[in-house]
Amino acid sequence: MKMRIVIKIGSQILTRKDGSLDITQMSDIVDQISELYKNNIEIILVSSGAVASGKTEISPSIKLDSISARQIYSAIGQVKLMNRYSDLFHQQGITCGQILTTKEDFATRRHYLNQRNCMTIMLESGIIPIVNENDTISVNELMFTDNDELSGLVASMMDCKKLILLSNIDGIFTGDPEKPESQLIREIKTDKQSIEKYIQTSKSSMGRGGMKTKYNIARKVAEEGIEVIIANGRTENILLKIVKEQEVNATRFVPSTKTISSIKKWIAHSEDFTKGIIYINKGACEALLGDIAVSLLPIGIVKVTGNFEADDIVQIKDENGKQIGIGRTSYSSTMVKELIGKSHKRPIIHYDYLFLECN
Ligand SMILES: Nc1ncnc2c1ncn2[C@@H]1O[C@H](COP(=O)(O)OP(=O)(O)O)[C@@H](O)[C@H]1O
Ligand SMILES: N[C@@H](CCC(=O)OP(=O)(O)O)C(=O)O
Repeated sequence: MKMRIVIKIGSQILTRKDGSLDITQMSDIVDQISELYKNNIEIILVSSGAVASGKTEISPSIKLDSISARQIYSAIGQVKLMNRYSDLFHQQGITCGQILTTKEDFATRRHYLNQRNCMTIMLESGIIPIVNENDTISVNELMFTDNDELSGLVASMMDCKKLILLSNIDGIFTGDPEKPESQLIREIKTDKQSIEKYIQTSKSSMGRGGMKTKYNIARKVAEEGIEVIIANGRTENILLKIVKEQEVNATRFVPSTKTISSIKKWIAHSEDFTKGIIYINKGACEALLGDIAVSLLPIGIVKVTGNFEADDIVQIKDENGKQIGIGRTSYSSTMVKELIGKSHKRPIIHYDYLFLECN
């Protein structure tokens, strides 16, 4: 089986200081990806840069609010970005194709599988999918935090081996990267270390989510068994060095060795689409978080909030409000309320559709 990886490139790497596309840099990244492709590695590219490159193209005659500006810049910039990718890959004899997506397309299982099918068929046909958020229609609460979040969802959905996040910095530092005493953290074991305290709210001039989203998504994806590497896109031959496992300045998240089914992966990333909350008692928490795989039964439920239907995604919390997991419910909220505390009933959430925080 071919190795499959997702490479995410931030706006900062693709654009110059004035916001125009940095063609030399793009060409260098495309050359590296082409070499990996010719070595039988399947690549999905998640590329930012649409808004930044659209900004340099026009100066609107009317004053635009920030949403309209993002919509119009991305509409123009995405074309420029894809034209450039298409030309550069064409010079290498490789075809690439565009996939524009929104957060909502990850909300229903049907859309999720449609996207997965599209990317699978492109890879099987030797086409490199280039993914970006559809910034023209995704606004406010419907937006991804940034393309780091999107790339994590894609890596998880496509069962990738690695996720490489290329930014303008070598990785995560033990403090403000500008300060000389801050050191690069080379390896993070997500089950043993929390390094949240080191992350500043600062981000690069064109970046959207900053290091915080990179860290959050990298952690989650590594816990699903995918290796994540945060590295500097301007380091010479960075992609080739990472894939050949050569020594580079980067932060590597050690992947968990546990395996998680495809449906559980989807549920794990569905937190923003939950329709209600099921509160459970202490005994049920202990049973769910114990060593044996168990489903959530009505007897352990103490309270239900929200209105949901069968098959909707819901949060599971303990009586103090601490989140225990996420799952796909087999019953509507009305039915669950009727079943609260009852014994000898069928599971409300079957184990196969239950993602627990410790999974
Ligand atoms: N502890 C940290 N280590 C490294 N970078 C950090 C840290 N805390 C905050 N940052 C900031 O995160 C930025 C990278 O995130 P971002 O601007 O979103 O990049 P991109 O556009 O590549 O997605 C860095 O340029 C840096 O300013
Ligand atoms: N979808 C946006 C990218 C937003 C984003 O996440 O940017 P970045 O933090 O630079 O990866 C665009 O193409 O401009």
